[in-house]
Amino acid sequence: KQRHLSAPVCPFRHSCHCTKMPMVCLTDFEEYAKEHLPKATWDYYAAGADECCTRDDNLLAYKRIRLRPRMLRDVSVSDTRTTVLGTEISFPVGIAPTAFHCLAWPDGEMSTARATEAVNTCYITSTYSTCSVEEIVAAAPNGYRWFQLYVYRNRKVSEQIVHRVEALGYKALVLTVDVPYTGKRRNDIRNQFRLPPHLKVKNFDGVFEQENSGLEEYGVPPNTLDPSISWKDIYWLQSLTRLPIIIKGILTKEDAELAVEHGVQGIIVSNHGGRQLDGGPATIDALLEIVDTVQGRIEVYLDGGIRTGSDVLKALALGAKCVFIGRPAIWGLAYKGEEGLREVLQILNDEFRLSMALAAGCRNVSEINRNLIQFSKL
Ligand SMILES: Cc1cc2nc3c(=O)[nH]c(=O)nc-3n(C[C@H](O)[C@H](O)[C@H](O)COP(=O)(O)O)c2cc1C
Ligand SMILES: CCCCCCC(=O)C(=O)O
Repeated sequence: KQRHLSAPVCPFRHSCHCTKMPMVCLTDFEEYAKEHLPKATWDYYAAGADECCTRDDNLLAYKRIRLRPRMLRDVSVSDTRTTVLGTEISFPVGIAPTAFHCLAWPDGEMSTARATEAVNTCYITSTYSTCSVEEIVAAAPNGYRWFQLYVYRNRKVSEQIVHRVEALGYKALVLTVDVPYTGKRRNDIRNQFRLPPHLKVKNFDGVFEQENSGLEEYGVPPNTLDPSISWKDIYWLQSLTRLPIIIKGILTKEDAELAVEHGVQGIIVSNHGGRQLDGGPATIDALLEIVDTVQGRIEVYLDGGIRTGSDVLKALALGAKCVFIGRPAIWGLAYKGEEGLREVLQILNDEFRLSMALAAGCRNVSEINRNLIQFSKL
């Protein structure tokens, strides 16, 4: 095969045979990442729980939705800007929290931070980052960031990280509620997935050393997360911080109502990219009942399966204020670090702008609404 002139530098120094340049859509980045990442790393990023039904349905569900395009609405000028928690971002797509970016690109989360700062969108930093929150903020001091939090059996560990990120200027806490235990990811078990010795969960360097012994799972000792976490812990978290709290992992109207009643500022409709419960709904299928229950009292966001600009449009039409991408951001990093992620976001922005104009006749994000969806086909 002939190597294309614009082929990127392979971070793993493979002799690449990348004939599919330029990158045209997000799945081009997926193919690149699959070809270039070590198998156990690829398997970890791609994993879904058990038979991966929910992971796959996150994508398939978008293909079942049809749009009702409107015409003759002067789309010569379009504006993709929106706000989240009152802050303006360049388009309604942010970065979902995903672990271990240094497995994809040498300076990992620092590249993610630079790319999102450059594009002016929201980066939700994972607790399980391979750069520390201090390194991430130093890499992109003006970036707009939220911090994703897990609750540990040792509550002091959670308390300390909350205070650290608040002092560093993170603008919200995203409490992930769908991991009382880690889902069963078959290939991770087969591969005995472990972080390589040169990488760590940098935010907790040394923290768990005396806590626990046993074979490390996803970078920390086993059984560190607190499976007894419940709704009353929202009040505990509120007592620790002045930051807005967003609950990530809501999939039903009942839990959406409880979230509102507990005074949080937002919900992310998420099934963890299908990596936790297999058999739960695709997130886009769960969105409507949640939006109808919340009735605008707090912001509702969504992640899972967003791969094209028209997926973004469909999620917004069904009531999401903003969506977040998980795996596609990692594929961008694996391709070319900061530049690769910027390319992923640019492609998604271009596609979203085009969908707004072609399918929706929308000139700005506030014109996107439910009338665009063909409900008879759902
Ligand atoms: C490799 C990987 C690591 C993840 N790590 C975290 C994490 O540390 N915290 C978290 O709340 N969610 C985590 N998630 C879930 C994502 O935040 C998000 O819900 C999911 O990736 C969205 O689906 P998508 O990958 O189809 O965009 C992870 C997902 C993947 C694929
Ligand atoms: C002990 C929980 C580890 C989770 C690792 C990061 C994550 O959320 C994932 O889906 O992977």
